[in-house]
Amino acid sequence: MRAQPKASHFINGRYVEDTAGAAIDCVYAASGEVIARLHEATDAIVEEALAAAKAAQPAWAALSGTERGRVLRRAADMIRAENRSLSELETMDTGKPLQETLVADATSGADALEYFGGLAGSLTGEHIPLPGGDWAYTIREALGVCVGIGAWNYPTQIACWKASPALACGNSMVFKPSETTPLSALRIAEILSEAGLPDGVFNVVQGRGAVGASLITDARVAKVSLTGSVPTGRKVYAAAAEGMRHVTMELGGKSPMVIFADADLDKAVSGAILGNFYSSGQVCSNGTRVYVERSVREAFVARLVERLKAGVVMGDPLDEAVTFGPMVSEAQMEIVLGYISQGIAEGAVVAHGGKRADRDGFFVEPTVFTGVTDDMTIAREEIFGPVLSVLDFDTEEEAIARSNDTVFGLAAGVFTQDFARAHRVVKAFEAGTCYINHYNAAPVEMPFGGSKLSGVGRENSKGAIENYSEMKAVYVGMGDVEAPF
Ligand SMILES: NC(=O)c1ccc[n+]([C@@H]2O[C@H](COP(=O)([O-])OP(=O)(O)OC[C@H]3O[C@@H](n4cnc5c(N)ncnc54)[C@H](O)[C@@H]3O)[C@@H](O)[C@H]2O)c1
Ligand SMILES: O=CCc1c[nH]cn1
Repeated sequence: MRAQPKASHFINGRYVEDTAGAAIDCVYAASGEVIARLHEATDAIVEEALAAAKAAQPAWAALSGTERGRVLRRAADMIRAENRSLSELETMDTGKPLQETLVADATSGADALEYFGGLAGSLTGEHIPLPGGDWAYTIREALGVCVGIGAWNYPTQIACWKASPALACGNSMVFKPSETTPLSALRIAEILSEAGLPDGVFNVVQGRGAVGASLITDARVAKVSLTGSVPTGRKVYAAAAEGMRHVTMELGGKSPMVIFADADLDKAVSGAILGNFYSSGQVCSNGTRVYVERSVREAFVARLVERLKAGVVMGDPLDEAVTFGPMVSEAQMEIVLGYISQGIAEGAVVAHGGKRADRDGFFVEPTVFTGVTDDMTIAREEIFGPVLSVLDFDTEEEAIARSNDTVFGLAAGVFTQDFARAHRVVKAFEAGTCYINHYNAAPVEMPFGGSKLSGVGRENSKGAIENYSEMKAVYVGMGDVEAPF
């Protein structure tokens, strides 16, 4: 199988190569086969991308919002028309089942382009009346050159979630995908270009952390948006702060899901599956600490295990009958297996799965632990794999306090038929993205992001516009100018 792109980088409206950059092998996670070889951006490539973005941005910002939005909406239509081939590419890039990528990746990217394309024409400042006939107005201005840096779990979605609000506001972008999944962002750049995006407005460069670091500190860069882990977020935020750059940080989590005894148990099991095993558990907002009210814990675990036994079909993720794919890489598989061993060593009980699957590729069985306590490593650290921990609780106050006892604050969910309780519980959650009787949906209309160590700023929704533009305020004096002397 081959998925070799035309070249490693996309700059100024065309593919660009520089083989002097270190090799990046793209590995199909279901087989271990190398399907493409790309090269890290050299200093010359980074310079070319930043220069292109800097040169292209003023003319792009000078278009009307309606004109910018038209390009984004055309790109959204093209992505939808090409959904199957983009989904196959995403599956090859990540190992996620085609059944999943067909509905959740390119389509989510298209949603973002369509939504922010639609908003672009409505972005304005405001008129502010002041005493004595004076007045003020505000001008919403683009920030300039933005840098986007992506994680490997949703490469297409991440590229589009960052590009769409940035470009709608009149910014340009240099995007660096994760070195583990370098392929899909290139095709998104090409589609944007074919949709009429002026050359240089959206550029893609490949590379590992050092390339990302070199982008952030460049004087031409006004904003950095990272999707990644908390340790990387700390470094990127600190580097951006040196130049007082704007940031959006979409980082990791260890989110709770609270299931009360009165919940519809089948819905709660579905929520737990969506919140732990979709994308083989490689979703930032996963609700991996599943607090179940003691009286229904056994019934919940029994139904969950039954659903996993009946529904998990492992195999080649390009086969649409497959529902469960491999970890993105051998390294990630080893990290997840390490956490499973640690869970067992610390006394948790494997109710389902618990080991590497007996097949080629980087597959880990969907794993359910019971008997988990809050102090265990598997209940405290982000695993980023298909490992669900069941914890018992007795009271609402206890469930809330234990849910919040974490440094993370990305997401949280509650399952109950008592809506007064549901709203009370989400009000008390220390998390940026909350769910009632659902889990992990991420529609573009809803803000997405974390509090505490899980991040800064929000993606999606009208709110993202605030993260990609700034207000210039203008005071207009209409009468005498009174001065003290
Ligand atoms: N909150 C969200 O929306 C969200 C979404 C997806 C993934 N994530 C998080 O991402 C993590 C998994 O992804 P990952 O392993 O790719 O994360 P990572 O932090 O290892 O890497 C993320 C990106 O940062 C780059 N990078 C690494 N060091 C850098 C540096 N010093 N300067 C600039 N860039 C640097 C990497 O090359 C990569 O492109 C998990 O923690 C997950 O929760 C968060
Ligand atoms: O990985 C995090 C982003 C996300 C959550 N649900 C869908 N995408």
